[in-house]
Amino acid sequence: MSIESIRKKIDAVDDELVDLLKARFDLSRAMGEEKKKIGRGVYDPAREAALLARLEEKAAPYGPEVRALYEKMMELSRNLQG
Ligand SMILES: O=C(O)C(=O)C[C@]1(C(=O)O)C=C[C@@H](O)C=C1
Repeated sequence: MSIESIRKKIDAVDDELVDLLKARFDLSRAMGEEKKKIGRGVYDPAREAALLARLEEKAAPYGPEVRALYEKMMELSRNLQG
C-alpha cells in the first residue's frame, strides 16, 4: 500500500473515531446531568477500573495504547461533567 492510500484509510478511520468520540462525550454530559440531579459525585473509580480492564483485554495487542487513551479520555469526560 502506498503512503497516500494508507493516509486515506487513516483519514477515514479518524472521521469515524471523531463521530464516536462526539457521541461518547454527549453521553458523558447526559450522565453528568443525571448525577447532578441525584447529588452523586462525578468520579467513579470502580467503574473506570472495570472499563479499563475490559477494554485493555479487548484491544489486544494494543491494550497499553488503548488504556493510555482511555485514561486521558475519562479525565476529559470527568471535566466535561463539571
Ligand atoms: O459511568 C459513569 O459513571 C460516568 O460518569 C462515565 C465515566 C466515563 O467517561 O466512562 C466518567 C466518569 C466516571 O469516573 C466513570 C466513567
